[in-house]
Amino acid sequence: MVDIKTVGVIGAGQMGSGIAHVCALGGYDVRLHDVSRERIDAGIALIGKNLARQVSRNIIDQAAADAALARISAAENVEAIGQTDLAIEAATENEEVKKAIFRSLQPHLKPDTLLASNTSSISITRLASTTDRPERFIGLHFMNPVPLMKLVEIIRGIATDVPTYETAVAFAKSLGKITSNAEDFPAFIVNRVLVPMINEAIYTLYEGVGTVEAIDTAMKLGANHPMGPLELGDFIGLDTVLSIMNVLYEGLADSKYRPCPLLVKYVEAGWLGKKTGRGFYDYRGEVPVPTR
Ligand SMILES: CC(=O)CC(=O)SCCNC(=O)CCNC(=O)[C@H](O)C(C)(C)COP(=O)(O)OP(=O)(O)OC[C@H]1O[C@@H](n2cnc3c(N)ncnc32)[C@H](O)[C@@H]1OP(=O)(O)O
Ligand SMILES: NC(=O)C1=CN([C@@H]2O[C@H](COP(=O)(O)OP(=O)(O)OC[C@H]3O[C@@H](n4cnc5c(N)ncnc54)[C@H](OP(=O)(O)O)[C@@H]3O)[C@@H](O)[C@H]2O)C=CC1
Repeated sequence: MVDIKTVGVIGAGQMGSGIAHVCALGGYDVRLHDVSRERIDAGIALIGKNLARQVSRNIIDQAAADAALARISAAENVEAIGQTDLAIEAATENEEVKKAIFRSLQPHLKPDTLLASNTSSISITRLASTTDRPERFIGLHFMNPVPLMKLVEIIRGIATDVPTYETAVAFAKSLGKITSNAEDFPAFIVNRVLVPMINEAIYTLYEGVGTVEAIDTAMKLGANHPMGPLELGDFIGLDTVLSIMNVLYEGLADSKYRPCPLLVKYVEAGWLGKKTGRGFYDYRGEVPVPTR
């Protein structure tokens, strides 16, 4: 096992911010990196907002929220991430972006730093092969929203060694999470099952079987889902949903994973969901309004 005291998070979007949030609450010193200082500051502001939500719900007290925020520092350069004990990549779901991040990190890594990716679907084995330490590389797949979702999916690459696996499981448990193991195949378990369902809901809209509201209402009341599949797609990010479908389609070579043309159209329009203000719903007003 490796002793983790400092955690680096690369990507300060909804997931990177959430991971930094729970690591800081778990007592770890966190260094948060993104492409610009304004992105990092936006991520830290989001963490502050979500900590305040938890204080208002008496999930944590103000002192814990303040202490957690104080443990998070902005790492404008990737060098600071290299000096951490565990570096978690949570950037855009694009294999070339992720590989470029690990290549940029390489020269600054301590000899025993562990590397992890929060990727939704991309091969851990392939990402690990771009580093000098595939045996100390693992998939740590948090779920959205990170402060609330109990699961962390653990994905071992073909070379991941036992100490790295055991350290990753212990680390996730130290954050109050429950782990499940998935083999390193496209989209692992959660997204292999969940995202094709979201894609199918988009096909249902595309083919005119139901409206946006009918589809989400049907699944919330008919299957007891907390969010309808279209609302969930907006919550995840339609760019991420499309990336995952493409990983499944190309990785498993089965036409049943072809992305719905309507999903492609929304992503091409930049209508990515909540994070851009508009997806299958328009979030810019008082209440979300269907965009189709
Ligand atoms: C894509 C991948 O790679 C893998 C994935 O993550 S797949 C996606 C997995 N996630 C899901 O399926 C989420 C499904 N949705 C849900 O479980 C719920 O709708 C939810 C937990 C997101 C919100 O639960 P809810 O009770 O309906 O919402 P709500 O009452 O607004 O929130 C309850 C509390 O949770 C917290 N919360 C809600 N949304 C949050 C968020 N996005 N971030 C942080 N905290 C949040 C807040 O404390 C909130 O209290 P307030 O809003 O009053 O401050
Ligand atoms: N969304 C979800 O529900 C879940 C997503 N994931 C995975 O987590 C990862 C992040 O997803 P999510 O947070 O939703 O994505 P977001 O788009 O919200 O955030 C991604 C962040 O990474 C930044 N980024 C892009 N390139 C770099 C780089 N080279 N160095 C540093 N930062 C960079 C982006 O900046 P910019 O916008 O300027 O490009 C953006 O701020 C993805 O791999 C995704 O599949 C896992 C579980 C759930």
